Amino acid sequence: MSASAPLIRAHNIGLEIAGRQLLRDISLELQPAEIVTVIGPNGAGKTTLLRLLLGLTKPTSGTVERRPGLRLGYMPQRLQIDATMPMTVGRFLQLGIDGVKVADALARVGAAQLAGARLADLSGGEMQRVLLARAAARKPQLLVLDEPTQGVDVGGQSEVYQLIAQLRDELHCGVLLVSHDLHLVMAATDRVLCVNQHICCHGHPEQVSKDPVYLEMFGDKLALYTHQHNHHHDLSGEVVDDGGCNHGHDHDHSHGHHHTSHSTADKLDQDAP
Ligand SMILES: Nc1ncnc2c1ncn2[C@@H]1O[C@H](COP(=O)(O)OP(=O)(O)OP(=O)(O)O)[C@@H](O)[C@H]1O
Repeated sequence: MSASAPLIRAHNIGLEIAGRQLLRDISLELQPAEIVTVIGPNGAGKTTLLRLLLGLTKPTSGTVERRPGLRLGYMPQRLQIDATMPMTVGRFLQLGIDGVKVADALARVGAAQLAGARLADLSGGEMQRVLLARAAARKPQLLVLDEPTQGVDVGGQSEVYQLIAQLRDELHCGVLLVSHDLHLVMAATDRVLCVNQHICCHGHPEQVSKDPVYLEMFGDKLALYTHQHNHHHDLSGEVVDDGGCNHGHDHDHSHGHHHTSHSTADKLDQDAP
C-alpha cells in the first residue's frame, strides 16, 4: 500500500459468537488524516467493530487489511485505576513506550502541569487528557479512541474534541472514534458511520444527520440535547398542555420510536463507505 492508500480496509466483515451475529457485512476504509466517528445505540457493536479493525478480535467472515507496520495509538473505553496506586502521570506515560518526552507529551494536550500528579488523584477530564497524551505519544498514524469524553463534564467535552482535531492536524494521523456526544461530534468529524450490527447509514455529518435512519435512531436523543419540552404542539404549532409531564421530546415527529426499526434500516441500507 502506498502512503496515500487507506490505513485500514475492511471488506464485508462480520462476527458471530455462540450463534449470535454481533456484526455483519461491514465494509469501510479509513484514510490518512481523516476523522471518522462511529455512533450507534448501546450494544450496537461499536467497540466490537474497533476491536475487529485493530486486529484484537478476528472476524468470522470477511477480511481486514491494515497498512503494513501501521502505528496505532489506542485509548480504551475505561481504565480502572486503583486509588491506592502511587504511580505518577509522568511514569504512566513512559510505561512501555520508549523515549517518551513526558513534558512534550503533556504539553500537546494542554496538561503540562500534571507530570508529577498521582494518576489516582486526576479528575475525569484530566484523566482523559492523560490517556490522549499516551495514545498520541507513539506518534501514531491512526489514533483510536473509544468514547474519549467519558467522565468529562459537558463544558469540557467540546475541548476534548477540539484537542482531537488539533492532534490530527499536528500528527497528520487518522482518527477513529466511538462517541455518544452526537451534538458535539457532528461538528468535529469528517465522516460518520452509524452502526447497529451493520452500517445503517454513513457519510459527511450534515448528510447523516438528515438521513431518516439516523433520525429514527437518534431523533429523541438529539431533541434532548437541543431543548427540553414539557409540552406538546398540535398540528398548527399551538402548545397543548400535557399535564406537566417532562418528556424532553422534540416535536411530534420524534415520538414513538426509541429504537431502530430494522425493517426501515434495512430498506434504507446503503452501500458501504
Ligand atoms: N466476546 C464476546 N462474546 C459474546 N458477546 C459479546 C462479546 N463482545 C461483545 N459482545 C456482545 O456484543 C454486543 C455489542 O457489544 P459492544 O461492546 O461492541 O457494543 P457497543 O456498541 O460498544 O455498546 P456501548 O455503547 O454500550 O459501549 C453486546 O451485546 C455484547 O454483549
